[in-house]
Amino acid sequence: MLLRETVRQSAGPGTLILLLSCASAGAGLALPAALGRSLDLVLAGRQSEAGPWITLCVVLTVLAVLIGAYESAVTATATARSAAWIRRRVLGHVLDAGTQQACSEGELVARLTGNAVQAATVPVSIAGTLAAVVTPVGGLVALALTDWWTALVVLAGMPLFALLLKVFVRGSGASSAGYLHTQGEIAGRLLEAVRGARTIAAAGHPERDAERILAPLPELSGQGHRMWEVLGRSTAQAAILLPLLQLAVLAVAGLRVAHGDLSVGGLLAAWRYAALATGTGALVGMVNTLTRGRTATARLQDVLTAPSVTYGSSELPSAGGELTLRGVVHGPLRGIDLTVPGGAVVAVVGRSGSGKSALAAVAGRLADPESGTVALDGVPLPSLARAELRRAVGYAFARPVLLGGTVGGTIAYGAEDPGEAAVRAAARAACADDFIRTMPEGYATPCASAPLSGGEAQRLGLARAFAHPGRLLILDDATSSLDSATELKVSQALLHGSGTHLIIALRASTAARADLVVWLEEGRVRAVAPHQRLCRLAAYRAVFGEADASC
Ligand SMILES: Nc1ncnc2c1ncn2[C@@H]1O[C@H](COP(=O)(O)OP(=O)(O)OP(=O)(O)O)[C@@H](O)[C@H]1O
Repeated sequence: MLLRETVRQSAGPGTLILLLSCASAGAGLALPAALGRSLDLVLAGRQSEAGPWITLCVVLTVLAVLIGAYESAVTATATARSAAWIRRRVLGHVLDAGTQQACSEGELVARLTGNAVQAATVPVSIAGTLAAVVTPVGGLVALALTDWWTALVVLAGMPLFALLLKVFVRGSGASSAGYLHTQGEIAGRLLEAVRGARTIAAAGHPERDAERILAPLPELSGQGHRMWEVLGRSTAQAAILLPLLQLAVLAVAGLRVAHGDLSVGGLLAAWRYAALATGTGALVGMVNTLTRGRTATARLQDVLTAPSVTYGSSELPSAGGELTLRGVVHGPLRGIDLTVPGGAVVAVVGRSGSGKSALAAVAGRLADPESGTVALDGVPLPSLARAELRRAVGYAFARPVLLGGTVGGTIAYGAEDPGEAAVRAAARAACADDFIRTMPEGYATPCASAPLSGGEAQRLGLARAFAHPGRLLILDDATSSLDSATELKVSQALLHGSGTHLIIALRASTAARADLVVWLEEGRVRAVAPHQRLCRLAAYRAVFGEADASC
């Protein structure tokens, strides 16, 4: 459980905060007694004896201020560290889970940013809540020691206060959960809109999209108002109940003074202790923070429910590249049996939606099939060690994401750094070297200042795959944005490369250059044969459309 882990990892600072809060509460509790004693001595004309007590009052006040300041610093540091720890923990899981996440990307961003900060307050607010109980309880005990009749008055009002607190916790929990949920929904819509900015601009109605993104805003506002209502109502109720209790204590203490059972200093102390015993504002504040922190933690816990990918420790035999799929069912794939011979260039073709990308994903373990097995050189992919798997299988995609900081870093991005010479050779093979060298800083150009065309980005993605040669290279529609001449050059470089190539092909020309073609239809393998042989079939030619003349 994330809640328990968070509290455990912050146990040190939490304990320190608890001790500091208790010390501060102790100083606050000692002050009324010292004040009462000073007053009694002054009223009795024993000024010299009153001196040390007055000094004690000053020391206690200064101590409480210093401890409070130190506690604030420790609290801020502990919360920041806790937030960093939570983010690392949840982000680690998100990256381990890969493509199967528990919520949308926008929700993930909202949870890892705002929710993580709120969840990070849990350890310090637990310490704070415990400490916030110390002052009222201590005040009550001190009140009983000063005059137990006055303590009885406070005790009589406590059940009502406990009821107020219970109602507050329930209301605050429900409204903050609703608030965070709606906030996540808006974040999701916003992220989607940022990604689709070009489509929105082309559609020409940004106002309508702004309205759509902000549509949950009234709901968010409603939840926010409900949160403030709950807090306001509880504060107002406490503001009526608690001063009434203090007044009642003062009245009883006054009667006790009149009967000679309590000194004037005792009355002053009883009044101050009644204020401390009923001073539960800090407690309500802490309970509020704790409730919101727990709600945020529950949302992060949800993220952790996405199953993370586990790896074995097996290694591959020394050579090969044979890929086998047996009875693979995954999304659109409905029982794929396929053997891709080691060293072969195999094109996967099929109509849109036939399951080509799904096949590419399970072939290199970007996803685990719902059933069936995928093995490389006879070793099931899940039993391979992570490093072994990623060394053996390379990928290039239709829309590569440029990670790695610079253009050169993007090509080098992978489990192992291939070195500068290999990066440049890979860029040449992917027909990327020429346009990279025209950039202001060449290979050192930051990706953020290198606006790339779709084809240029694809060539960087291909170069990245070439720079990390393994025994299986999977190209998922990775050349679709290249012009035919560039695609031909890249294909020739591919043919000269070693290992098995699984190429999702949309063009007949790509299929024609492959040793074998796997023809998918509605999630099943319809045929496995060389392109020229399949070209005799009208249904196969129809996959590429009449205009494609490579058949
Ligand atoms: N794991 C999955 N679970 C459920 N559905 C899936 C899964 N993976 C893909 N699909 C769905 O299966 C269909 C085919 O997906 P896929 O991307 O594999 O087709 P494709 O042949 O590559 O299509 P295209 O050529 O248009 O890219 C799509 O509707 C997709 O949403």
